[in-house]
Amino acid sequence: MEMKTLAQERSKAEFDVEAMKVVWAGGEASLRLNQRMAELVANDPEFQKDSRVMQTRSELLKDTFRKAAHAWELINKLHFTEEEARCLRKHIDQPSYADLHWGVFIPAIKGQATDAQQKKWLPLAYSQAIIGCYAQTELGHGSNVQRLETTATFEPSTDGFIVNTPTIAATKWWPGGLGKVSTHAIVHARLLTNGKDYGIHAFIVQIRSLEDHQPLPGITVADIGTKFGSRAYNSVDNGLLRFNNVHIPRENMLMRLATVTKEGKYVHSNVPTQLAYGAMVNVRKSIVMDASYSLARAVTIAVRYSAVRRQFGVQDGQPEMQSRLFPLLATAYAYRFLGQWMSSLYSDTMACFENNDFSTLPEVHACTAGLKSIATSTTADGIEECRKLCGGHGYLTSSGLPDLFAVYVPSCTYEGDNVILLLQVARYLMKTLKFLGSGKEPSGTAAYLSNVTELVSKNCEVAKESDWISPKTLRYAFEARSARLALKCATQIAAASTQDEGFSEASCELLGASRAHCELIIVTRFMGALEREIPGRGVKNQLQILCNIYALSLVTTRAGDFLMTGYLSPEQVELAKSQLRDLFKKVRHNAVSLVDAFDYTDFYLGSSLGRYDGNVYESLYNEALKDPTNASAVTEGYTEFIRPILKQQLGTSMSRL
Ligand SMILES: CCCCCCCCCCCCCCCC(=O)SCCNC(=O)CCNC(=O)[C@H](O)C(C)(C)COP(=O)(O)OP(=O)(O)OC[C@H]1O[C@@H](n2cnc3c(N)ncnc32)[C@H](O)[C@@H]1OP(=O)(O)O
Repeated sequence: MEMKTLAQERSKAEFDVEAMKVVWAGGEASLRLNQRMAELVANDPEFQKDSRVMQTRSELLKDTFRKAAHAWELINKLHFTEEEARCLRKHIDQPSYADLHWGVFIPAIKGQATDAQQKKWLPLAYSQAIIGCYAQTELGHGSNVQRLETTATFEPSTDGFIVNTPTIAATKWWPGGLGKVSTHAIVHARLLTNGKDYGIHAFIVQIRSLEDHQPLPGITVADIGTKFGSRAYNSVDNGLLRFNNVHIPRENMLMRLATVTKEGKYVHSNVPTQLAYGAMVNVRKSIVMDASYSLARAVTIAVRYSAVRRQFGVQDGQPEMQSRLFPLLATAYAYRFLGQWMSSLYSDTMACFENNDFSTLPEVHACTAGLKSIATSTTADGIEECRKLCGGHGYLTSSGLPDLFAVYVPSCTYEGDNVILLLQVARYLMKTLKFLGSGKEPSGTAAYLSNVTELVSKNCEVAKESDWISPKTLRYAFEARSARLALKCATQIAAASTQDEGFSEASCELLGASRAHCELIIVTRFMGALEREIPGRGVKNQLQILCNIYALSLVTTRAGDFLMTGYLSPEQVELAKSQLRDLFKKVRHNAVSLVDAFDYTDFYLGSSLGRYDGNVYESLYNEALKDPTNASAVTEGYTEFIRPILKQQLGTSMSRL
């Protein structure tokens, strides 16, 4: 029954699913690569995931190390490119130290080491003759990088630095890959030379022996313990690290931004100091690029299950698909296009850096910080919403949703707490407004602010429902909301006694303005992606529907912003709502095919509810029976703890109370 339902839903699709798969994957080659890796992982017994359910933390870690080693063997044997290797790791679907080695350690060396240093360290890192992590965060300071306490004091007599952990709060805490695996760490420490503190700089420190993996003298290193969820990020060895006056050679300071000479003189290079934060820009970019995958995974499960469940019986032959799903489906698509754009923005910026042009750094920082914040918060909430949309069954591990949530949710706090990051966007917006008219015109994603005078004075002209589905109308509405909120904050800050005080007092409003700015970017990137030719029957049309759903669901959920800034009237919000209802009707019978286009295999999804064939109930039933507690009909502990109660043989009985 259930299986027939999904097939029926698929037959209603008004677009070419295969062509949509290509769009989602970002091209034919990416699609094939994904499919190749998905198949390779699913067919390799070494990558099976079933046993994870009952593993202890130590077993899970060992299982992860085994998989990472097996993956590395394959990567070498099959001569995989970096892209192929990254895709393979994604499909293994078990976070590991390798993500940090390849995703953070190596990019940080590339971004912050001089050419000579890169020549030394990169071959070692690429061959995994050393394994590295990024040790920035401390027990007492994560968000405030400038307040980190670890010190690196230059010692001219040994031509090196003495790295030290002065307090308990200065213990490095959280770095993934540090606890059990890394041999080297990029350590962020205060550079002290000639009695002066030059602030936070990066150093490569060897922490474990390359012979027997023992911590080197003066190093204390360990895992920080079990984290949220039963598996999730517990497969990563997040660690703690302390230094007791550890000596490192002077050349181990990453010297692209600044050097210390043999004599202990501190010399700035010609690159901006903000580039010290470059590794974070890179990781945030990757996080934005990945958000759509996790949301799409949850949405696939919820849509397929909604299509097969028949709780209240069939109504008009329609599945019980709740409208709440459609904005989430649209958001997954929106984030995919956002990710594709983010990737090209980042590549363009890197190309500029190669030519010593750092002018785009502030914008790329604001974009990566703000979009990381919005995309991860929305995705984490979206996964939880999908769980609820699956009713009680979503709470079962076999639904795949609890684990997906547990592994995703730390992204709201790692790589920059989401609130702190939005405040960085706010700084950028306030600065942009401040310099308006000074000849420094805003560009890129902030270009609309040069039109602020009109945006704050001209109200929306929507008069009927269908007026809402014009890209121009939608774009202008989001620009007006963002510009009005930002200007209000700027006015509030200008009235305060000091700028810092004003900024702090307006923090709540600033968060709203930053959110509005980021959502404008997402809406316009989605629209921008649809300006080109998109091949495939009905594909563009479906994407246009999704784009309108994404934008209009934001107009209605953020109606407060639009109404309070005076841009929209309550009637116009009502028109948006009814237009949205029409769009939901259009997407409903395409929803199953739209999630099929994400092209997730059953192996990767790992969900009884999200199975491609819709055989949900049998799968849930079989998964329950596989649980080790069901190995025998009479449970362990019966004789000691249950039988004595039933037989009235326990020392205390109700009659004696
Ligand atoms: C298949 C698998 C693939 C996997 C592939 C990916 C890996 C997937 C695994 C991920 C796993 C997670 C990995 C987690 C790893 C951690 O969690 S690492 C630790 C993360 N920690 C953080 O993010 C710390 C957050 N804090 C900060 O970034 C800074 O402290 C703050 C909040 C920006 C404040 O900085 P500040 O210097 O004290 O103050 P502020 O005046 O705001 O900034 C100074 C200037 O720098 C600028 N600035 C600040 N930040 C930046 C920046 N990043 N860039 C450029 N400029 C910046 C500001 O705009 C400002 O500029 P001006 O206005 O002066 O021109």
